[in-house]
Order: sequence, then C-alpha cells, then structure tokens
Amino acid sequence: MWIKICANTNLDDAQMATELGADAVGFVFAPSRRRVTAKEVAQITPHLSESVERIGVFDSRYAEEIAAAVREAGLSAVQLHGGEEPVLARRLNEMFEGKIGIIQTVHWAVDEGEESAKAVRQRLKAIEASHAIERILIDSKVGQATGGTGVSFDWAAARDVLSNGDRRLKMIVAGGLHSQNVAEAILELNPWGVDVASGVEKAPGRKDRDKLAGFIRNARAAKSIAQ
Ligand SMILES: O=C(O)c1ccccc1NCC(=O)[C@H](O)[C@H](O)COP(=O)(O)O
Repeated sequence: MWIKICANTNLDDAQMATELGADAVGFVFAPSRRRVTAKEVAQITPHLSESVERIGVFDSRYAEEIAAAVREAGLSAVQLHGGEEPVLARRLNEMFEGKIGIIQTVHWAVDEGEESAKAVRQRLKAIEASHAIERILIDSKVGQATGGTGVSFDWAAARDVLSNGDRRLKMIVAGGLHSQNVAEAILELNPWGVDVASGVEKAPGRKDRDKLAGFIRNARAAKSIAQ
C-alpha cells in the first residue's frame, strides 16, 4: 500500500510523515490555504530521505511553469490536478526524459451523482488510451473546490466505475480520508494507494502526529486484508 501525505507546509511535518512510514509527501502549488512556493519547498526537500517521493500538486497547464517549480523545489513527481490533457503529461515526460513521476488527478464531483460516474468513466478511458500516465488519483470535487475538501465521494457507487478501469493504471484514492475511514475505503475499492491532506491535520497546514500514525497504521492493516 502506497501512502501519500499531502499538503505539507513545513519541514517538521514532512519529516514526521516520512518517519511514520509515508511513501510520499505532497506540496500544493495550486490555490489553497495550504499553498506553498517552490522557494519554500526547496528548503524542505534536501532534508528528506532519498527514498520518499516528493510530489508537487499543480493546477497549471503550462509544462514550462511546472518544470521550473520541479527543478527549484527538488521534486521527484508531479500531480496534475487541473485537467486531463495527456499532452501536458507527454511534454513533461519529454522534458524530464521519463525521469519524473506523473500522477493524473481525476475528480469525482460529489454533488453530481450519476453524471459524475459517467464523466469519470470517460476520463479513465481517455487516460488509458493516451498511454502517457501510469498513476491516477481519484479525488472529491465539492462545488468549485478541487482538493483538500475533507469530503469523501461515494465509494460504493464508484466501485463499479473504478474496478472497470484499466488494470494498468495504478489507482490512488483521496478525498475525505482519515484514520477512522481509510480501512473502509481500501476494503471497498482495493486501490494501489491512498492520499490524505486535511484528515491528518490539527489545523490547516499543520499535521497531527497521532492522526498521521493512525492513518498509516490502519491503511497498512486494511491492505493486508484486502489483498
Ligand atoms: O490539499 C489542498 O489544500 C488542495 C487544494 C487544492 C488542490 C489540491 C489540494 N490537495 C491535493 C491533494 O492531493 C489532497 O491530498 C487531496 O485533495 C485530499 O484532500 P483531503 O480531502 O483534505 O484529504
């Protein structure tokens, strides 16, 4: 089970997440109350273990802008959170000669019921056909809010849509997860990975050690049952 702790804003939190066993730490470059700059992240990444993925979350559609932030901040992967144009992923792959991890976010609009299921199904097909992406992250969209919402989507309704997707794509589940519901999400959807931001915080942009430890412990325990 791959675990990403997202929306880190400071070194202590990012180090705490890695010490507790996270596989990846995320930094939000998209508009958010947890937004960070490349300059700030550049002060954090050199102090993290080489083995942990450092992922920037971007809503920009400009490859050059993303690439500049990747280089300055010392990121190892990007999460494309603003749209699903395979051309952006392809361009980044070219620019970094395939040496950068790319995760494509696909939003599940929690207010849109069946429409959401249809939209996600279509997006997964398009991503699969593009052959440019190997990991997708399914996140809740609530109104205009596209991340850090603390709201989970309907896993039971999503199960069919997500299990019919391309097995080649590694699926990461996000949106409203916390230590008390992550096991249920894993047992329902059997994802490759999970991601959390607000569910392990004591305040926006500040992580809570107990919540983090509980999240990682419960996610790993659930995955061992789901397999
Ligand atoms: O976390 C944010 O504040 C955020 C804001 C805007 C765009 C993306 C954002 N986070 C990206 C992530 O990958 C989060 O982990 C994901 O949205 C889950 O958030 P949460 O529901 O709070 O666990």
